[in-house]
Amino acid sequence: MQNVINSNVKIEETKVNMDSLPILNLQEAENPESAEAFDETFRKQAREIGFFYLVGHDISHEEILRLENIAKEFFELSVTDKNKISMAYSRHFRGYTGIEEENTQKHPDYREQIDIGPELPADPLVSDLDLWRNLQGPNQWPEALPELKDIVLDWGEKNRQLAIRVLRIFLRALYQDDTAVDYLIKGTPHHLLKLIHYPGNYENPQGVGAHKDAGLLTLLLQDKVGGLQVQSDKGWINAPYLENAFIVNIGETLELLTNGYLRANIHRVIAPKKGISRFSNAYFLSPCLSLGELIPFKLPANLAKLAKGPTSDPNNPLFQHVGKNAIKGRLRSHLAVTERFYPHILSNE
Ligand SMILES: O=C(O)CCC(=O)C(=O)O
Ligand SMILES: [Fe+2]
Repeated sequence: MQNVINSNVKIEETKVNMDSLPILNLQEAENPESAEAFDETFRKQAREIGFFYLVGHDISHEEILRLENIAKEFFELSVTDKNKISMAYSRHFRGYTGIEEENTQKHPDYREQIDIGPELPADPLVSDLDLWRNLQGPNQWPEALPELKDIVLDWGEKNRQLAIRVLRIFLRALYQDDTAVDYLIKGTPHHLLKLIHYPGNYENPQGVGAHKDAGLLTLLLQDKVGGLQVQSDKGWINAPYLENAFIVNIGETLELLTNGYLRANIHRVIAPKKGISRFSNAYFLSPCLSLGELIPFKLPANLAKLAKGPTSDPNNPLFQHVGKNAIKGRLRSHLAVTERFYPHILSNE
């Protein structure tokens, strides 16, 4: 779910700036009395940084703990148990990816993760011309931790509702009505939930390399360890833990739909020091795969003149086609799946 940016960034050489991310309060956003002022501030911050803390949501601390605890239990399973649901067995790009098995900036990420999407049967209409249909399909669940399935599917659904609520606000601030949101999400849902563990490491400080998220928007929940950094004009900003706050960031698809008015920003994670583990989970909201080619929104003239155009990596340009774009990122990041199920794609490159 990510696109690689600027393959030359070296973690130790970059400046770290101590400024912090702006805070979005959902209660303020949804209160008609404060909505206009909220939208005005949002428009500015969305173009400057595109990353926020999100507070005032209705996901309880207990629900967060339940998810975090089961995620930890999953990562504590034996390597053999985790590898039984290796993503390498799934043409749908679902399941477990071990440490250093995924690359960002052509460099291995020092993290392990499980990828989960909507629990749906494989799309029978798949063909060589529309391989992206394979992104729909069943998840892989660990036999050794049967409780994981219900907790994670419930968490995914709650995150989806919250992400759609946030999307409505973002688009309202751009003078779009609710039909703009409905256009993106009506139909079979498409999203990805990643439970992530960053084990401590000195030799490879790249938890995940610098990248932009590819979807509409991402909701992220992290523990207290820290390590997430966001790029700004002044250098890297640390995005430490804030109690009960999600982090929300704009993805490249939303940048494309708004002709760059909304900014999809570059971020990365520095792996913790040896002996410390960091846990996070990320929910990536994407448009329905069946949407076909994206039609950019019409912005009012005063906003349109501030839109800078999308800034995606020229070596890895975004497709207008939702499905083709979504599978392109997966084929690049998860080579074990590509080699096993899509070898002709490798030989065509
Ligand atoms: O773990 C984190 O804090 C961020 C993860 C991330 O950026 C990603 O998986 O796209
Ligand atoms: Fe990301």
